[in-house]
Amino acid sequence: MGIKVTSEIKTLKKVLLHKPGSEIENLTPDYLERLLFDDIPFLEVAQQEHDAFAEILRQNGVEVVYLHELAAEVIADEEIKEQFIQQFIKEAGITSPELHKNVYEFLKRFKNNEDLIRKTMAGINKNELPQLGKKSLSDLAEDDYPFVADPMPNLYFTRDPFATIGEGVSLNKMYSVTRNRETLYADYIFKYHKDFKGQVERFYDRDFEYHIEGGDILNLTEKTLAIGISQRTQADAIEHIAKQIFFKSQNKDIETILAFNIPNNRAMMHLDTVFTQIDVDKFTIHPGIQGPLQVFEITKGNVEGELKIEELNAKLEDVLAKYLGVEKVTLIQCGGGDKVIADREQWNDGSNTLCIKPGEVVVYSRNYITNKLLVDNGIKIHVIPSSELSRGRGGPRCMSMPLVREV
Ligand SMILES: NC(=O)NCCC[C@H](N)C(=O)O
Repeated sequence: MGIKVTSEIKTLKKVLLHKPGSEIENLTPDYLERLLFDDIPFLEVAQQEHDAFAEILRQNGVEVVYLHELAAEVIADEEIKEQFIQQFIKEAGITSPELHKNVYEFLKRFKNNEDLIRKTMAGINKNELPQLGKKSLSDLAEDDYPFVADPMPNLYFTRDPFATIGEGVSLNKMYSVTRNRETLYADYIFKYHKDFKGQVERFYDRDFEYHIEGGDILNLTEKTLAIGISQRTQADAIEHIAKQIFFKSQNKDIETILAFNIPNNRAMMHLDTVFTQIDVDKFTIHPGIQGPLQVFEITKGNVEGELKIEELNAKLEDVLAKYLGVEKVTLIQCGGGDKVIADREQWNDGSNTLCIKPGEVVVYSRNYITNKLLVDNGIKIHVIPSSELSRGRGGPRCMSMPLVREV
């Protein structure tokens, strides 16, 4: 019970996934950019691809749990369900009392809790509700926006709303309005689910000020955490987590947090978009970050409550080798360093692998040049189909949140 992850590569035992559902079919060209998609995946095929991903994990001894199932188990308790529905309506931005009543009654009509959770994820179209008795100004003012509650199409990237750190989590404040409501499910699961309740410390919480996302958080070792300063994660959030871990937490293992300052753009939105660990001494990397990368070492300061922050003027591979306790680290460049191939395969998450044991990773089929390089470097690859899932701009690491790895 509970969770435990102190490494990026040790044998994966239990993982949280979300199979994409109707929320994907609520993507339309007008709202793609705001919903952080570049295209509309074909749901049926995306689901087949996702099933193939889950199956490979199961065949390799990983227990797969699904977000909507855990959330549905939580709301089996009527009081929690009531609280969840009210909070969902509030966070969907529904302010008119008439609309609130309509949505509440609509959601209460679901008899099956998994269907109810799925509906909150999919979004609610205006035409699903009975004719509104329009009373308030916001009801009366017509607009052609189709949703009363927005879809959450990015939910299948379970890596981002929270991150497992040791036996605790960072429950994240997301960068974008569109992803912020995703963290509601993890909030309820960690608060109320029998497998986690009272056992999972929070190093960060969803109502905090600065944004941070799980794709930026890497458990390098039991003692060292790496966090990206990126489009999605603010340096202030990292300082907050560092203070929490060093001075307030029950976690006495983590001694150093390395902060990697990566470029702020969509192609490199998270640290794991450009950089993942695949073996005890090997990483995939997007050549675009290697040169300019600034690395900071954060440790406990001499005064209680203060941090010591130092910029490390060393090469990335040397910093990693030092903290991993290995002689040398090999960085395998996405696309083999060729600019066109690197940029293309990077765009489709060629560096975003999920390590299931040292030297064994899950990768997307479409990044065949990077995949071959991995094999040439002695890595065992499990290849999953990737035509549709990749349209959301995330790969196997983004689509998974490890809950337990071997220690
Ligand atoms: N860790 C990751 O890189 N996650 C991928 C998130 C993709 C999603 N469309 C987003 O823009 O947030």
